[in-house]
Amino acid sequence: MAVLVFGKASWSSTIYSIADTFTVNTMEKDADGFYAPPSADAGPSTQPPPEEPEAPANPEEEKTNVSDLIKSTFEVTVTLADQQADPNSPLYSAKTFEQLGLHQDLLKGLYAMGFTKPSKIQERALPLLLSNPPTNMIGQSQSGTGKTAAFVLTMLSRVDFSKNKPQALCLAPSRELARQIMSVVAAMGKFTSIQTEYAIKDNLPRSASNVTAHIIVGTPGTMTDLIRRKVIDVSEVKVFVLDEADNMLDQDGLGEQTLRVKNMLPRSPAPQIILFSATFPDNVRTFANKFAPKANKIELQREELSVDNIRQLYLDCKDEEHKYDILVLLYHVLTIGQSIIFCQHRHTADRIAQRMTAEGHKVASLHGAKDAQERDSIIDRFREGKEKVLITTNVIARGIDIMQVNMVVNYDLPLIERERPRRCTARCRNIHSSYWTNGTIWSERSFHQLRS
Ligand SMILES: Nc1ncnc2c1ncn2[C@@H]1O[C@H](COP(=O)(O)OP(=O)(O)OP(=O)(O)O)[C@@H](O)[C@H]1O
Repeated sequence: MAVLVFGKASWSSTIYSIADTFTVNTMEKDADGFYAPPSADAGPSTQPPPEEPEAPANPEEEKTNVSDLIKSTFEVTVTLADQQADPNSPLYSAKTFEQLGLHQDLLKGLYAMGFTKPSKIQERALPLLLSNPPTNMIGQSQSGTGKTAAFVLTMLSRVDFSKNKPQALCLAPSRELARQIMSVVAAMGKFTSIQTEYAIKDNLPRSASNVTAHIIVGTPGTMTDLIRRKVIDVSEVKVFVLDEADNMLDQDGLGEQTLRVKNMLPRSPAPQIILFSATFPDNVRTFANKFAPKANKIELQREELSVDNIRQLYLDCKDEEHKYDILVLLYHVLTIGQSIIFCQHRHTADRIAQRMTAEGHKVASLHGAKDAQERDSIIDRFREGKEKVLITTNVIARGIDIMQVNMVVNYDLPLIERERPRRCTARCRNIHSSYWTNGTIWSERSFHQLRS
């Protein structure tokens, strides 16, 4: 078994000294900007855990000094579905929010959020997203580059505030991400009369009959249910957004439910479909092209992880018990602000939480078997810093953005390789202190996965 730790140089010596106690293997950077083990032989595989894993979730990064926005040096590639390919057209790119012709109230919201100019992806995406007639969009750029802000601004811009009917729907893979997106809608729309509603489990009473909110953010199962029961009238829906779109369209995951929602939306005029994700694997890309036909395609080239700040290490573990001991040892020897420990299975998350709590650590576990209110309260308490350690499964592996997290431990490696770096980087991008740690703990089976 192996334990992998990522850490900022300032404390990496600490990790190395922990490592001296066990067996530490430093790693070299691989083609994707991650550290990979130096030697080819990693030993025999261990058996995968026996129970079903939680839903899969997903990588990347670098950060600016002021905002959490990831600084991009690469160019944006745009494949245009129409005549907007002309660089002389005002639709080509927008260097300022004013150039986009946004309503004053939205500009006020943006400024209040501290946004002074569009990010790289926003520069090219927003003119296309806001142009008329509306055109579908398939956008890909790494985590933290401003995709959420781009689609939220589009939803807000397209709402007719004189109509109290749903006009924009947004789907996300988890209630936690839906709530996070809604917080952006609320902040950006603060100076407008926007009304919003969630389509997440247990949010609306069963007796609710007619949602009049303009923007509805939710998860696909609940959204389907509410539309079917006509609680949500979709006749005026003009924008349909999928965040973490690869996850939302994956046929082995949420794809079927997402398609159900789309099939209930008006055919004519069809809503503008906006798909954003940090990754689009080939199998999903084909479906995405069908799902959002004739879309403008926009891609911010993938950059390497900000390896200057991240040291990745792993520690060999003899067995599960040893792995747990090392985990606990990390908390004894490191000063950690907040951290997230990712496990593949709910029972592992609960078991570690129980053990760590019994040993005096302040931890909480969050996974899909908890009820809705409990999940909300756990993530809220963690965001507020009331809990220091969140032990979780893939339910929050995507898109969740928590400022104070400075260590991510992958206790088990995600089954889907592309998910691993997302876990490590998306969550840690907001660290403003000089102390930045990511940690991963996994088995030798995972070690082989990491190297491949
Ligand atoms: N134009 C901007 N100026 C300053 N900050 C921005 C701008 N756009 C977005 N941000 C901030 O940058 C951070 C990342 O933005 P956002 O969450 O939209 O990225 P993302 O690409 O959607 O990430 P993920 O893929 O993880 O969801 C957020 O804290 C957001 O408030």
